[in-house]
Amino acid sequence: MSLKLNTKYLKDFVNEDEIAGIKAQVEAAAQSLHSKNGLGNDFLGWVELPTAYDKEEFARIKAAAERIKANSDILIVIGIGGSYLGARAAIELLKSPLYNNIKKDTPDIYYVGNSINPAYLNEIISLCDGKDFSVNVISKSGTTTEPALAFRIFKKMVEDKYGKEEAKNRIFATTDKARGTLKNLSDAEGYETFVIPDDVGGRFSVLTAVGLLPIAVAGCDIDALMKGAAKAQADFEADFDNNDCYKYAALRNILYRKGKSVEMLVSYDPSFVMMSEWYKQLFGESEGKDNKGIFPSAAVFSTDLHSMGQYIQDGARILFETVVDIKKPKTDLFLEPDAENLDGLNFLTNQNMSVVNRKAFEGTVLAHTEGGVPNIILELDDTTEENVGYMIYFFEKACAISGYVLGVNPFNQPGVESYKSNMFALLGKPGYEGAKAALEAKLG
Ligand SMILES: O=P(O)(O)OC[C@H]1O[C@](O)(CO)[C@@H](O)[C@@H]1O
Repeated sequence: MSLKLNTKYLKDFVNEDEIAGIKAQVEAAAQSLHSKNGLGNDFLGWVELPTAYDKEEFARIKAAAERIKANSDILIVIGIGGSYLGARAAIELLKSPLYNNIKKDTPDIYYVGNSINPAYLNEIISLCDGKDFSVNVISKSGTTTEPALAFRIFKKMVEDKYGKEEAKNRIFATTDKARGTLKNLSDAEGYETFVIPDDVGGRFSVLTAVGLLPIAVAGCDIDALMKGAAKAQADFEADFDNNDCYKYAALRNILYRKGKSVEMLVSYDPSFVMMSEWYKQLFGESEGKDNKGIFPSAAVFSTDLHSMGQYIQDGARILFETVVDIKKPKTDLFLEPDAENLDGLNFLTNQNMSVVNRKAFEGTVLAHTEGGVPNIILELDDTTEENVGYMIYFFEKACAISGYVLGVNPFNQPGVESYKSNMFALLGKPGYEGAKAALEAKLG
């Protein structure tokens, strides 16, 4: 089980002196993180989570997942940002991006409360017609508008179909242990609740009940996921020279200081798309502040080479790529030769399709680096639960260290409030009356 940093393709972009130069800053960041005296130090619960999680709650999560699997065709996961991306990312990477369509003995899973689009919600509502379903509503604050609105609708659907009493067996709330509207409502209604610890922020919460309950419902082995994360927790305490996580954080900052302000997380596997969405929130919300921060973006190759490839190869030189090189696909496909060879593709045959995908990777990394795009490679053996847990922890810790080296508080998100207060004022939420007229005047 491992994730290894390969710096072979960085030679033309980063030299040894630069790494030696930033090393002390990374070590200071790690020291702050571990001695809990840095910015945002009341949000460090995720650091020891893989070994210090609540075992009693973990058992309840597994038991709840079994009940949902037994009595539901569909699980509705209600949450936004860190309250749904991690679960969806893990499920799609561990199972399939087509999870709902593949043959399986676990419930379909639909994600709502991650937008305010009525058509999307209507479609999910109609997919529940005639099906047995349960709901997992997830919100740390318990007050976020998008999931709260969706929950109002699905709570009523469960109650209308099953009655108030049975609703207690079908609605699961993951939220703060004591505070917030969702916690109060859940206690009043008698729902089973799971806790997002005070010191774990949303984007660092995938290894709490936030991610674990939906992941377990999808039939993934959450013990193995935590085992992988625990191994990463131990491995990435090593000193800088033996720590790929710290080196990755260092390299990102070196490249950023040289004008590479956009990181593109690349994979060659469509099941990685939602993991990239999770990565975008993790790094974007952690580092993008005080007018600073690497802009996190993502692509799946070779797919996006046919849309974004031109820009990457030849556009503004602001990019670096971080390629998650998954060595072993879940399954392979042997390409048979064809006697007539009318399509001229016999040169690709007599081998597994993964070999063709690897040549695409090799050709691309050479082309892009020659085009002036630094490539960091993260080698992951496969997408088993252990390796995915390991990778999740790798990115979480790299993000925290990278943010400290950048000189920001990686654990707050003050900038997210601006759109919310404008929206609330425009909608006439009590308490926001003052701003409404001024905003409407600006809109014209
Ligand atoms: O779990 P909550 O409190 O509903 O928040 C959901 C998401 O919204 C944010 O708070 C931003 O508004 C994210 O940080 C968070 O992951």
